[in-house]
Amino acid sequence: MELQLALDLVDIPGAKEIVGEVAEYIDIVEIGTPVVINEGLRAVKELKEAFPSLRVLADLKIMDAGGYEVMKASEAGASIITVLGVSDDTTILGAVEEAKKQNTQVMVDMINVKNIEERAQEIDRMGVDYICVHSGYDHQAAGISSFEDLLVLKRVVKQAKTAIAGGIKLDTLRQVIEAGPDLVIVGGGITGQADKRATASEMKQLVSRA
Ligand SMILES: O=C([C@H](O)CO)[C@H](O)[C@H](O)COP(=O)(O)O
Repeated sequence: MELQLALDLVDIPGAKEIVGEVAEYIDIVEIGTPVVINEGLRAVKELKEAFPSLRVLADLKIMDAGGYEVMKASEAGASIITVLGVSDDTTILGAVEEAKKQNTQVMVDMINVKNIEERAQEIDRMGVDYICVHSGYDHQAAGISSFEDLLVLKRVVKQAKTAIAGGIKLDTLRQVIEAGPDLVIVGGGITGQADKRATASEMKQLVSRA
């Protein structure tokens, strides 16, 4: 099991500062959607240059033009690019095709997918690398968690790796780990802590044992 740090509410210098503190405890650094909106794919490029041994995920949440957007993020240095599970099959298939050419990977974000079981099976057959259940900020504010959706993914997904994101903190991490995702994505659960390094270290120990 691996740990991904999601950076959402920072600029590029702020992102570098946080990754500098926790780099040894994370496997993947995510350039979150708000960062891409504010800073563009330059944020992906600069983080990859600053931390070449880390995989960088570009959280583009692609909804259309999958091939083109995967190409641009891959050229910027992303190893993994997100596409939305609610998008058209052609968008996901285009993203997968381009990622193969670029030697990068596609993560499908199931945020707001209503029929998780059926859609996860369809997407799993499209050759994506990761399928991620996600309780986004708006769902978190409404008290909605994606834990039950993870159990569904674990039951029906046969090819792709499984991931979970959204509001995971140290006190909920053990329950998440027990469900057995391949990847755990944590943003505020690390970036919002006074001691980010200690929190990331403790989280890394827990996911590494699983
Ligand atoms: O993808 C995310 C969200 O939609 C904002 O872009 C976050 O990176 C994801 O939810 C993880 O962050 P936390 O919820 O703070 O753990």
